[in-house]
Amino acid sequence: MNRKVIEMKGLYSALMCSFDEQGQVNEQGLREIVRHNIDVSKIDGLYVNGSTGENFLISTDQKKQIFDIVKDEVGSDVKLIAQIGALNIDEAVELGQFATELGYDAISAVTPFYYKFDFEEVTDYYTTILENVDNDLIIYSIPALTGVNMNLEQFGELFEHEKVIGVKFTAPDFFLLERIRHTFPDKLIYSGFDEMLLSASVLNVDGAIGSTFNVNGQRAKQIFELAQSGQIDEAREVQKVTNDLIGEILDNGLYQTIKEILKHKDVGAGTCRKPMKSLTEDGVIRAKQMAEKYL
Ligand SMILES: CC(=O)N[C@@H]([C@@H](O)[C@H](O)[C@H](O)CO)[C@@H](O)CC(=O)C(=O)O
Repeated sequence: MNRKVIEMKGLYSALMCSFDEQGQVNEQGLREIVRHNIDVSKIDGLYVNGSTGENFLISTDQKKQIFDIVKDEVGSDVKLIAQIGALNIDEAVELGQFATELGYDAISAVTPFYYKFDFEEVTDYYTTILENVDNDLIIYSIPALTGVNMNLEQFGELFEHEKVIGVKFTAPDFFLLERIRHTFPDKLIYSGFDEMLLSASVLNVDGAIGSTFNVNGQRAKQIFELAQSGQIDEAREVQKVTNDLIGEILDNGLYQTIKEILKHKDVGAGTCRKPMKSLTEDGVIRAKQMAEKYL
């Protein structure tokens, strides 16, 4: 097995970013979120500029600024994956080169979305990135948000490229997940839905990437490790508490509530970028209650 694949296993927070009221990156706040993830959530790595980082709402310069600040804060404390996928292929390549020069351990790219691209076009997108960026790549598959559903054979075609080392699999399709695991034992598979972490861990994924790990990383790690050592009853208990928390977070507003919980922990998580709305006063109170009850 590729050395990189072995080194990159583990739990990654899909990193939140702190923005001020004007929508600018709040550098101090971002550094605090990074430190909280490493020092308190105890995660193994960070997935930077993914959905949770509000990547699709910010400019190319802001994406670079975030890659820069995060690498500077992390050094080599944990692994770093740079999500560089974009509808503008030139931007994807530019960001991939930028993050690679900064020393990111791997890049990841969401499947191209909005226009209904066929698989030939999806393949061409990844090939262009791979030909122009000197780094390993993790496919980011999230069909519910992109509309791109790939089957086992199509994953296999993408995996044929040596630099495609794995996939971030964010779908509730456990049949396909099991088939991918079984067929490609040497590729990295990260589970993407935090509420399904135990089920994915039982299928022997190599790790997970999640938004709620920014605040609930220790429990996520417990679930993953308990499942790996076959302690399923114990893991189920931790997943139950985790899902109580995730259910409340989803009801209240996903990213806004995670930020509010972080703020309750004295982390300068800031606000979300427009058009995401802010929490109501009631929502803020509920987030505080979650922090006190669960964390
Ligand atoms: C759409 C989304 O936010 N998905 C999350 C999950 O962690 C998700 O928030 C969580 O399971 C709650 O449903 C991750 O898969 C996303 C992620 O890793 C990313 O930020 O790119």
